Amino acid sequence: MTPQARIAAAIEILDGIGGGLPAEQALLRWSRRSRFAGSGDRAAVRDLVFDALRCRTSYSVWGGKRDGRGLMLGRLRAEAADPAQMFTGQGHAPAPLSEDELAAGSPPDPHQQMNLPEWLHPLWERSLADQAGPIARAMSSRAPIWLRVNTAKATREGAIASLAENGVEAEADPRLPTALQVRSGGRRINAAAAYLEGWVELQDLSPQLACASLPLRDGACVLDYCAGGGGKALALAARADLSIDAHDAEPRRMADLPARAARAGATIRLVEQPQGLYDLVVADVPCSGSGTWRRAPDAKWSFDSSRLNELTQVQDEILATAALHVGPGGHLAYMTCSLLREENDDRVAAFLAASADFQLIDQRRWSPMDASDGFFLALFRKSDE
Ligand SMILES: C[S@@+](CC[C@H](N)C(=O)[O-])C[C@H]1O[C@@H](n2cnc3c(N)ncnc32)[C@H](O)[C@@H]1O
Repeated sequence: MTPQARIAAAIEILDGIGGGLPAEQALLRWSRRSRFAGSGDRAAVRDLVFDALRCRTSYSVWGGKRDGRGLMLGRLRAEAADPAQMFTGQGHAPAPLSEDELAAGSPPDPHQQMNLPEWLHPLWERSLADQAGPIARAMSSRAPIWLRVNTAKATREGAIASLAENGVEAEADPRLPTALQVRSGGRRINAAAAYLEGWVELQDLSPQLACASLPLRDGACVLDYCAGGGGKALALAARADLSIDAHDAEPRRMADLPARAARAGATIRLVEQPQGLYDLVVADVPCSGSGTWRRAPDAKWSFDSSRLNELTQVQDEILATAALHVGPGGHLAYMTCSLLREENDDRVAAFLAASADFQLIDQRRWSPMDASDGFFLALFRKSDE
């Protein structure tokens, strides 16, 4: 496909999303009826669509309207490219720009460059204060890919060399001995020997830093209370010789965990109803995902305040229930991939107000300014009696 045809495809897909289709579904529908498109074309069209969703406000201001044409026009203007070269009407290119389109559009102001839904601005600013603008702008670009070296199976140098043999260039990061940032070849990771052999796992730097900071000793009993695909349980399993139980209110979400654990050489037991007490309980709760919206940008636009209220209630309930499984002197780790105070500090305060036997011993937040995705950890210790 020509660059012009890719833009025309992105316009069509963005109009589908604007009409209410989830982004992945709109991409899939286009893919199915575009057999002519090669893998490079599909990847390029996907990048255009995701980029436009991340920057929806600023591109629509540049382009003068919010539909697919406006967004693609805005993207070209934002990059100081000449839109007339793309909107040619020739072959599969989008139709030439109208007089109105040529006249409309202006540079976005700093508020618009944050690319957030309007209702969310006050919450974002309350949460991030003077970092609100820089973090929002940093999250308007594509997220980097991070890998976690499974030190139970490989060294960092061994993993880097093996990935390189399969065309994945990854670089060690000084902030954490397990963290590798992928510089090129990201689309080859799933077929790379280092991945298939369980030497590396896909995991963003911020949750890696959170998991690395948790108190663990050999022989400890750990419960991953909201295990899902098991990212946190696997990161902990690589750190010490642990007895790990994984639980999820929707057990089907743990379907991939046995295969991932086998690949990593870890033993993780799936439990429907956790029994007894643990040294560490991890509650990686459902959240807005606001710290990861650059990876799933349509979630940013479909999120609303009623969903936020639902989530904060669920978060309080999970914290209260997960706390029942913490033994005397044990720890409870509350995690979200959100940057919103409503889901982080406010939930910590609510939990502490209702739980006299727990003390907050650590609280951290990561963002693209100091790590990668937005991520939050609060670590509580239960009293000894
Ligand atoms: C953020 S995801 C977990 C991601 C996972 N820990 C990982 O690292 O891949 C949150 C999980 O919490 C689960 N969940 C929702 N409500 C729950 C509840 N009341 N009790 C336990 N798990 C719950 C969801 O099914 C979902 O899998």
